Amino acid sequence: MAYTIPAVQPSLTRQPAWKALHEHYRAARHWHLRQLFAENPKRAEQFRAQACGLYLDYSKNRINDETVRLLLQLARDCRLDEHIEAMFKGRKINVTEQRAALHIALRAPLEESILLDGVDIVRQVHAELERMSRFANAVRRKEWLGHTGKPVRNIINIGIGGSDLGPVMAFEALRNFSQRDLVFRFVSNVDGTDFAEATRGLAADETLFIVCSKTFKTLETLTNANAARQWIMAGTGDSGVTARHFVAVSANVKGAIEFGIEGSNVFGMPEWDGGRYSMDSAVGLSTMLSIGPENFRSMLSGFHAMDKHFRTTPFERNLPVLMGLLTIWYNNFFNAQTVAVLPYEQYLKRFPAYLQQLTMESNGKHVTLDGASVDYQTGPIYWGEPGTNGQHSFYQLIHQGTKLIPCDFIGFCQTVSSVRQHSILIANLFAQSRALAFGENADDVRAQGTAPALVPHRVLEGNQPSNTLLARKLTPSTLGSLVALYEHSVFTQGIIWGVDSFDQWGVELGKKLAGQIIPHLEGRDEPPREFDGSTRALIEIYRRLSPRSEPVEEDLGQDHGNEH
Ligand SMILES: O=P(O)(O)OC[C@H]1O[C@](O)(CO)[C@@H](O)[C@@H]1O
Repeated sequence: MAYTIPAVQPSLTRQPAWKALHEHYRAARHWHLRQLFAENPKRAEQFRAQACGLYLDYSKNRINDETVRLLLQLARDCRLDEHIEAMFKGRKINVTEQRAALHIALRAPLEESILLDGVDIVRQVHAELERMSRFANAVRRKEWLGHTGKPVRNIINIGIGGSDLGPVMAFEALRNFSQRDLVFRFVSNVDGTDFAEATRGLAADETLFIVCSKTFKTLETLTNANAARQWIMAGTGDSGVTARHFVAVSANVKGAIEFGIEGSNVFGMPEWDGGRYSMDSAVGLSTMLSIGPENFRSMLSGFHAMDKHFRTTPFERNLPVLMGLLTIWYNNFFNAQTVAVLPYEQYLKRFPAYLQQLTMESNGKHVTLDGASVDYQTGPIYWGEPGTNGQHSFYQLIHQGTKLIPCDFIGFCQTVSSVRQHSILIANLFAQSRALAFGENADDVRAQGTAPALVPHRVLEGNQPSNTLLARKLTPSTLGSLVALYEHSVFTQGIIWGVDSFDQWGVELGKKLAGQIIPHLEGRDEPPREFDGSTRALIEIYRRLSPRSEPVEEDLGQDHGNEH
């Protein structure tokens, strides 16, 4: 059944709540967090919410009751509730590809049923989870043997985008739950050095590749999978060994089999799940191999708990809705261009990179669902680094630069590490959100005996907004809830902007053009006239300096250094 978009009339910027927010912003832009806290001692209790073991403190935002009221009104006017139901019911909300976006089914418990075209997909999901578990247990118990009879010890996931970032992020985040006698590596870039470094020092007959690609057509992944096949064959001296050393994760089972992977070694990925929403599908096979089926299921239960919260909790207490609306507030009214994600947890070091695809591939859109150009800003730039590392790098710009940068701080009350210095880490988190909010004015600086000429340099204006997310401990279940929180925050934002958060047409042109250029880098024909002058010149220089060509005298004058 074709999906009818719940009509939002009039368009976004002409809606009463939007206009009221504009009006409200004219006053709000002059507020200072110092003043907001001074005026309302109950602020911290008022602007907080809690769900699925995550505590959200959003009191250090440039908001008051009225801001929240208007933002919630905007969400209602945009019929967010109907859109949420449409997603959960499997309606084809990815309108440009006529697909459902049913990642929530990947973590639904077996007793629930979600029908898609008359088929209960929850059963299918659990059947695939069972297959994954059997395979993961065999590898983890050393029962899965390579072709020389040795157990597999090294697991290399080959994939890119959603087929890489989720697996890497989850592996890093849950390292402490990892089976330590297995080695995990990840290859994504088509740059051959990525493959070379991932395989360095590993024995081919103890290595298993997971070729992870929803489409099984992605150039980078297929190129690396071919390199893997050659590497395995060269390392084992046998051409018939792929069966023991390759498995695939794909929605294109035929493509994986044609590549040479046995059908029984292909784990299915549903068409209705987008790459950036897939770390909890078979794409998470490397995660399951690392942390084991039980922990993987616990991660799924964390996702599911947040799904339920998102679907059933009134918007005023709904974490993803609140976080999504706050992003709209800064992005569209304060004209903030970015959001910094700052995990005070080393194991979350790849979380900002993971979020970049989730948020920016989803909401980096310039037209609404019906194809009309937007007349407002859509998805902000997400970026970040873990904890105190960022403090000694880019925080200076957030403290004293000229840009408004809303921050999401993420911290845990208990460490998973055996090294006991956690309170120092968390004190830094609390200190930073405090310094960013309240700063230090000229009087404070002078009172510290600062020389007058230095006073302006030492003033921190403060008023940089932030959310703080606190949880007890980084466990598989907490990770699931945290990821689902951001997924649904992205959804909320996409609904307000009226964009399709589940397609990604923008990445196609680059792929097509790369396909046109490759033969010209490898061949000797003149680059075609249709190519622009800059590209033609770059191709010529590349050919001149690449190892395929004759040595040339002048070579851009670089120092070759010592290569090992
Ligand atoms: O899993 P696949 O099909 O190889 O695609 C990888 C990635 O490529 C993209 O389609 C973007 O090109 C992402 O959305 C996706 O996660």
